[in-house]
Amino acid sequence: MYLNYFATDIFHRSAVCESDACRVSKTMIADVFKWKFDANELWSLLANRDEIFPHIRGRKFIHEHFGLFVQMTIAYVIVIFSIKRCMRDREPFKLTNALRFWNFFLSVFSIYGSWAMFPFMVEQIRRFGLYGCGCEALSTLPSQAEYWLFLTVLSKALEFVDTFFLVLRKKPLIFLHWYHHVATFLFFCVTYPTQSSQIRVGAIVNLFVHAFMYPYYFIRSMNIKLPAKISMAVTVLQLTQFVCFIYGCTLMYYSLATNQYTCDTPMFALNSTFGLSLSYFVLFANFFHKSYLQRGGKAKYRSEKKVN
Ligand SMILES: CC(C)(COP(=O)(O)OP(=O)(O)OC[C@H]1O[C@@H](n2cnc3c(N)ncnc32)[C@H](O)[C@@H]1OP(=O)(O)O)[C@@H](O)C(=O)NCCC(=O)NCCSC(=O)CC(=O)O
Repeated sequence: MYLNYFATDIFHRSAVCESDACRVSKTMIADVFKWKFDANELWSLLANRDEIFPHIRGRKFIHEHFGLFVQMTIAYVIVIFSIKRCMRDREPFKLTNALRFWNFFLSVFSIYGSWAMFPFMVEQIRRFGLYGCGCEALSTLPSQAEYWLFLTVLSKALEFVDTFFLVLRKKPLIFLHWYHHVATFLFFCVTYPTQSSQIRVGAIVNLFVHAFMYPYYFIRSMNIKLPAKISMAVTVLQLTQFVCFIYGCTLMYYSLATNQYTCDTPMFALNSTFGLSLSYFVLFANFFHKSYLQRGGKAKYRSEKKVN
């Protein structure tokens, strides 16, 4: 089993804690009070002028900036709720073109990223099978895919901008939205440095789902009415992704219970993938029920049904 330096480091930075969870928590808390941002390293990684993407450096960057990422997340939550409060007695901003540009940018990013990753995913599935691909693909991904993986992790911070549009335009800010943004970003910051196959597959699948979701939002921000079936299809795609993650984790728990666990995924990453996917599944299933089923579905989807 391959567990790289960063995962090992996470576990061994404390001499007092007995359990993995305790060690991880201690490390997290200590890093939050430090200020560290190596802009040169980030720029050098993003520009990636080398033929081979130095993915170990990428993982080291994410690992060593964990404190900064937590600070960013705390700031995000404080700022969005402060803006929401400030906007109570004000007119909403329109931000029409900015929102269109933003959704267009994320659509291109997700579609191009999925396109770039697709051949590597197919190759990995062909070589290792579905289970092996998400569990014990010991070879590293080709350089281009590793680069996209790094960008995907960073893009989870960029997605915070979605919420600024929501609160400035005085659109409803549902728990699912900001919880998902916070949890996904922190999850990838903690698990990406471990270089586990499962996390890799998760990031690629999520990028693929976003290749549908952001074009959907882009079309909506162009004021184009879409049939309710399209919204429903995007939600079903999101739900399917969570079902796949839960199923994958269940298989891994089974192999663990039967002493056949050969996965390169550390336990804390497996447990967080399972817990997070389960929580997303419950929240999205509830969203699906309330938006499309309960009392004939929400008015916005019902009226679109009539239009189309
Ligand atoms: C069909 C969905 C994709 C979207 O459902 P919604 O109810 O948000 O859809 P909607 O058509 O009513 O759009 C809501 C309003 O927000 C505007 N809007 C535009 N761009 C947006 C953006 N990037 N993020 C959030 N909202 C945005 C829309 O134009 C619309 O404004 P107006 O009212 O003016 O028309 C759904 O499956 C879903 O994800 N719902 C959860 C809400 C959410 O925040 N999802 C994104 C993060 S979750 C995620 O990313 C999951 C994953 O990782 O797979």
